[in-house]
Amino acid sequence: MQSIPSENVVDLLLDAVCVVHVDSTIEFVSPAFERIFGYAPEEVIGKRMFDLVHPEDLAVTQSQAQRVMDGHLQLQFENRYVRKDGSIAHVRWTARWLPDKQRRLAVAHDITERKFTESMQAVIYAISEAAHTTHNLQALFQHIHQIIGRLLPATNFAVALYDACSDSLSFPYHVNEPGAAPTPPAPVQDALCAEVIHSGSTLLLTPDTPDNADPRAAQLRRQLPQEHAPLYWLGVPLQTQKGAIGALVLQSTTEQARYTEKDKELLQFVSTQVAAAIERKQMHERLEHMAQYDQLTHLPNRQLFLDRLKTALARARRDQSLLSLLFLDLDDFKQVNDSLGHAMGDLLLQRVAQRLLECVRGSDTVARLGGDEFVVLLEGGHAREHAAAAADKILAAFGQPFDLEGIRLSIQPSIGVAIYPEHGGEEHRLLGHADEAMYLSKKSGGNQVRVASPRDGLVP
Ligand SMILES: Nc1nc2c(ncn2[C@@H]2O[C@H](COP(=O)(O)OP(=O)(O)OP(=O)(O)O)[C@@H](O)[C@H]2O)c(=O)[nH]1
Repeated sequence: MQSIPSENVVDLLLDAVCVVHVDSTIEFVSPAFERIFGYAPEEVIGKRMFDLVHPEDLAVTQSQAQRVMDGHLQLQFENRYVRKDGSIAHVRWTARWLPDKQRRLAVAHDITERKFTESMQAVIYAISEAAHTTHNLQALFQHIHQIIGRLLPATNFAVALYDACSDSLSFPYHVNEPGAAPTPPAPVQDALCAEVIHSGSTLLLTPDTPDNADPRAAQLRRQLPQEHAPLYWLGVPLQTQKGAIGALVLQSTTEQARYTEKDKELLQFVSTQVAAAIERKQMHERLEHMAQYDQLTHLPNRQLFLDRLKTALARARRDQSLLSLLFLDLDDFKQVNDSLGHAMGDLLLQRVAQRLLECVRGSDTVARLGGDEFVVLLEGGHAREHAAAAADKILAAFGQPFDLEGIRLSIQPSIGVAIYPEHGGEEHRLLGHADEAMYLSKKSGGNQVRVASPRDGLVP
């Protein structure tokens, strides 16, 4: 068989063959070098190979080159290079020393794609893990910001969420680089986000986006002061099965942090996982809320109230302070349902909740135990006087009729009061005494307050 000239074989290889002098000068590279490093062979012959190495990998590369020159066969070494276009190439090297020629013979295998896939898998995994480990949506947004910051410049980063029920947009997470030039004014930002969410397509605006190519670019530029004209704005929709639930927004006013088509693709890829994580966390928060709050009035429910009462009792015990409990039941509420219908009854319960909240301080707890039963927890102070004042205020407030969509309706409460430590030191016992006192109020004609009798109490 006729022998084939070796250069023909070398020319066909996807891997690049390199011959490097002991001082790192490149003496020969095969044609594949250009595909991997971006430089044609004639552009690098005579240059130093080390000058192409990513600065962070230079020291380790130099020590590996020394090992090869010490006679070790190198089969596994991986490092990074800065391509001619500024992008990063990941390379795995096989190299040996040619002692008689005093040259390093090395073969470069391009592993950039593999590295990219690995880093994307790590990002996807990190996002999905964050969805499980973070305690709330805010913490999840922070994690997502950090993770995306490892892929792209993300010093100006925002999460926009769209609420389809109210057709409204909010920015629950928004971080701006300290001292950064102002980002687009709120109306422009809103309009751009709304565009991304409603169209379901990514929008990348750069200083090179011609105004006539995208009217949104023109709009953005018109609204910005001249010195901030070279603005990069990248918005990616957060797509779920039920449509776009929001958008991720990155922006930059500097050329150092500019966004390209590749960044756009990267963010698009990650955004599906981000959307799933946010959706999962939203669902979790909704379920948690449903388990703790009354769906009609949005007040804490019995379970959450008992938890709060338990904590408040522990605090009162520790601080040797007092607390009081008001148990409130509406008088003849059933008649409202019977005469005006259940929906009006619901509306009245909502208005009652609102009025109770208006009667107490922000630090007090108002809860709905169920039906037409409410409780108010007042902490500290002179419990007896405090409770009496709050109860009087509530009775006075209920002296005004409620407006139910044009129908004016009067309803009064019966109120029972129990005080810690006078009437018990345990939550169910205290609640029981307040309930009994309320029952006595009701039996005496309603629309009044009764404090539990001192003999009901136990030494806490
Ligand atoms: N509209 C509405 N009604 C409810 C809800 N939960 C319970 N109810 C009704 O509230 C009423 C409460 O009954 P009671 O407290 O025993 O009756 P009342 O008419 O207030 O009588 P007194 O408490 O003796 O003054 C019942 O008719 C329940 O059906 C609710 O979520 N919405």
